[in-house]
Amino acid sequence: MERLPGGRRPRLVSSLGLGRRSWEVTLDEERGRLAWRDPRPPRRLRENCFVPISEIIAVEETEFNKKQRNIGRWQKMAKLHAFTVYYVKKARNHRWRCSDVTFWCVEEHLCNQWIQALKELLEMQKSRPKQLLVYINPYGGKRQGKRIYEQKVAPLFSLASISTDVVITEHANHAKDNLLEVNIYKYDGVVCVGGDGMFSEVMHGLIGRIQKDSGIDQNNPKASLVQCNIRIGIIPAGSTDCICYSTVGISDPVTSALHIIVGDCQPLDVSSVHHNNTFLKYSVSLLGYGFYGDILKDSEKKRWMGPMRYDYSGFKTFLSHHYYEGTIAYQPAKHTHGSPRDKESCRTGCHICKKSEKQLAEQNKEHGLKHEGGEEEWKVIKGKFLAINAVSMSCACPRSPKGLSPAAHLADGSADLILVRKCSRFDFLRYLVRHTNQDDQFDFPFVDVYRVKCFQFTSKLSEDNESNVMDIGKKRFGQFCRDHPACCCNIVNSTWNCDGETLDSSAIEVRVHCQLMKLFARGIEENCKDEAAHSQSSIEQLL
Ligand SMILES: Nc1ncnc2c1ncn2[C@@H]1O[C@H](COP(=O)(O)OP(=O)(O)OP(=O)(O)O)[C@@H](O)[C@H]1O
Ligand SMILES: CCCCCCCCCCCCC/C=C/[C@@H](O)[C@H](CO)NC(=O)CCCCC
Ligand SMILES: [Ca+2]
Repeated sequence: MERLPGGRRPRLVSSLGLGRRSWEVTLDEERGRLAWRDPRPPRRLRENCFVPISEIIAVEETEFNKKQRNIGRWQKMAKLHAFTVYYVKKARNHRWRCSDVTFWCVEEHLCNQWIQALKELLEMQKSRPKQLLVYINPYGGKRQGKRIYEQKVAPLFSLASISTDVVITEHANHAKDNLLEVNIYKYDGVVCVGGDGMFSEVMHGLIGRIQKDSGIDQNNPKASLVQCNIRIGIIPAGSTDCICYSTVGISDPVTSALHIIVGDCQPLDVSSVHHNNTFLKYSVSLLGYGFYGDILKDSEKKRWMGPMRYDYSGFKTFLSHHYYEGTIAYQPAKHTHGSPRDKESCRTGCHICKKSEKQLAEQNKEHGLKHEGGEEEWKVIKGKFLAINAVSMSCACPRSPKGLSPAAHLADGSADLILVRKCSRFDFLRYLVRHTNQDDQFDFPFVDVYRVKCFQFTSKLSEDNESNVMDIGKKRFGQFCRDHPACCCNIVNSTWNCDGETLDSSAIEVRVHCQLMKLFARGIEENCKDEAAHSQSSIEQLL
């Protein structure tokens, strides 16, 4: 067997046909890649083409005549044997596609040897799912969930030999309730086809189930929740698809399906929301009071408009320019070194998230399941706010490609608390516009941002109600500021937008649970076009 530079041994090196020519093909186990090069290439194409084994989707024996181009004299001399390698090809803007390359040779046993070696290596990729439970919301976004799954995703799962149990939901909470009953432990992951709301359902079902099975009371706001190791895959088919976009870099069903197939794993922070020792919801993206809560409340009545409802309600809410009085108390996230004003964003293999992962492992070792650090200092802020947003991740989405907090981390155990104080409509518009361009949206005197591990909010209205329950006048909802009838000060409460669902209470207590769950994703990759895909495409042009 031939040796590679440095004396390393490849698993297989053969001269195989690719197109009309003979190529040197190497299965380099040590570097974890399949590489092929033309032994006598033209000068401009000296580089190797390669595919990491971790990004090979499948290997199949190929019926040669059906697939191949005319390969000249070889075809006449002998029966040829061939195999096709399907692999991930990285295109621009984090988009992944399934590409393939077919190698051929005259000896049947050599062809079989290659197929077997590649299949063995794929078998060794232990993080890949074999059995998935899939929930499809047929009514999410533009109502394309079922079609997207059947046409774009199911064929890829079948190519990768993944077996699936598919449930098409018949009503809201179908997936969530189902997850509390089925044998979830026989699956390697749960896939949701839909938007953020559908993801939220599946997440609530899974986290709720794990807590139930572990005897943890979700109503206890201080409980240490048990991590959920069954990964969730998101096939985006919703209206905002913020969670998919923020964890993959694009909302594209094929890209997400490929991340599931290769068995990616991205831990995710989850915030628990309580009111008076009662569990309300979990959140992974946006918890928004004021602007985003009002948009959501208005847009729910316009579901028939599809994704456009958010533009309509967004414009209406912007014009109404309501602000709300309340008190926020928070504990700063001292365990993490990052800041919401950092220039660097959370990317694949993020060192800040890795550090939090280590801290979490140490904490679990030292304290078992007991929660720690309850009695740290609280900071209190009172004021009038147009928006109070707490985000556990950047909340990047097609509407806002860098998100509500561009430097927020997916898995650092913290959330960014953004307070937008009362300001003019013009200033608020300037703030919003900065969500769509490269300018810093926190660089305004009326915007404050803090990295926190927990916070509480009470609206002025509920404070007043609590302090003087006899004052019936103050209890009346829908009432505007009596001191300034023409101003936009609204003494009615806003609503909390929790990942696209409304909450019933305005007074809430929120705590971030570091890396409580995992996704089939790898975070957003640094924006360089993949070397392998690049060389492959230039070779395809030449063939
Ligand atoms: N069969 C169904 N009929 C009605 N509602 C459903 C059904 N299945 C799921 N749902 C509910 O529909 C809600 C919205 O779905 P989804 O999140 O998929 O789309 P969206 O709201 O358009 O997108 P986004 O959440 O990204 O803004 C979810 O909260 C889910 O509970
Ligand atoms: C003049 C141009 C100004 C444009 C400003 C655009 C700012 C867009 C920021 C979008 C942030 C989305 C945060 C994610 C929220 C999701 O959990 C939630 C459920 O899907 N979606 C919405 O609440 C839907 C929220 C829709 C907001 C429009
Ligand atoms: Ca976070």
